[in-house]
Amino acid sequence: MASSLFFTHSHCYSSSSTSSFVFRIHRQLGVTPTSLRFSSSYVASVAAMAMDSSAKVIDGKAVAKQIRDEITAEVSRMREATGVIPGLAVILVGDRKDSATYVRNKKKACESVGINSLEANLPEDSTEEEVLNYISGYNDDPSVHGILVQLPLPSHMNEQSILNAVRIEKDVDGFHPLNIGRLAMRGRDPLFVPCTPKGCIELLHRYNVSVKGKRAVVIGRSNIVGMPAALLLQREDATVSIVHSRTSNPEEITRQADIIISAVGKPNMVRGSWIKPGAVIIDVGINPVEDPNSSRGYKLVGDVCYEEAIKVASAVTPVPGGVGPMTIAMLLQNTLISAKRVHNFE
Ligand SMILES: Nc1nc(=O)c2c([nH]1)NC[C@@H]1CN(c3ccc(C(=O)N[C@@H](CCC(=O)O)C(=O)O)cc3)C=[N+]21
Repeated sequence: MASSLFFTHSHCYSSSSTSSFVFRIHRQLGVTPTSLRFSSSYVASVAAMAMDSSAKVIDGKAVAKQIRDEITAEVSRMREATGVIPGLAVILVGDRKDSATYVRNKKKACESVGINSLEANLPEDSTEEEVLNYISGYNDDPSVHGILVQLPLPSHMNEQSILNAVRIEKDVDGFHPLNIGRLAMRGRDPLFVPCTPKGCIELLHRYNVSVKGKRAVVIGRSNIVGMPAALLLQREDATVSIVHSRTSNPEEITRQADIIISAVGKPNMVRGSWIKPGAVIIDVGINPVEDPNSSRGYKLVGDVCYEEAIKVASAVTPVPGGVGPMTIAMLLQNTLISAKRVHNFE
């Protein structure tokens, strides 16, 4: 296998991987690229076509939509039977632009499935005590079934004491140490599984990727993605290695994996040469990189060099449109699970 080929012909650092992927598909379909318009829905529909013909693109956006539809039906079934509407409270501290966007998207997603959303916007210079007050208010509010404290918090706050304050029965992020601890223990079950890792596994399931007995490599060991993703894969009977910033020869270890979950936050770090032919790749990274051709001045890329990966792997999640939408779908699912559990509704 001529791995050097992938370096020589890499476009990872120059052009939009999604657009040139679209060009490639259009060549296969015999359509002239000059007629293309790159609206996001357009790219998504072409990606869906590619899924049928080559089974290479794992379409997280489409799967998330399907899951939202399932949740919508369940929410209305529950409301009709019990009168209860699931509720999610989101606490946002400070005015980071990216956080504000994520919170807005979560709110929209709630509306789209009929979940009530409450929002607390606190100023950047709030005290930890003020945040804790909001948490205890939501802890005691029976109309709230899930509480999410948007991360990262301002640096003067102690993330640990704030996350510990969320009642585990409402910890829809799954970040409470008791939930993580139970996730790590055989024979125990957490009340909630963290949304992003749960979304990764859900994608594997919905694309019929078998995990049992497979070699999986998780790149990154964060509390919110890498570590719980590794625990989940292990619960699914994979043999798991975690590659991190101090790993010597990460490339060699990653190349042994049948399944790769990358959650590092470094654009295009995982190159074609890191990937075993036929591997399945779940790319959690959402990294802004400069892009003069985009109206906002940047574009989003994953941790994985998509153009190289798509040639070697059997399936890859794109960025955007891969894990991101699944994270939000799993948050809605956790909120529904929580409401069903307190009200004993099956
Ligand atoms: N307590 C907490 N829980 C979280 O779950 C949490 C958090 N804090 N802090 C920030 C991260 C990030 N996150 C994302 C969710 C969806 C997309 C998403 O839908 N992305 C779209 C693209 C969005 C765009 O185009 O800007 C996609 O990948 O297709 C991205 C990122 C949740 N997070």
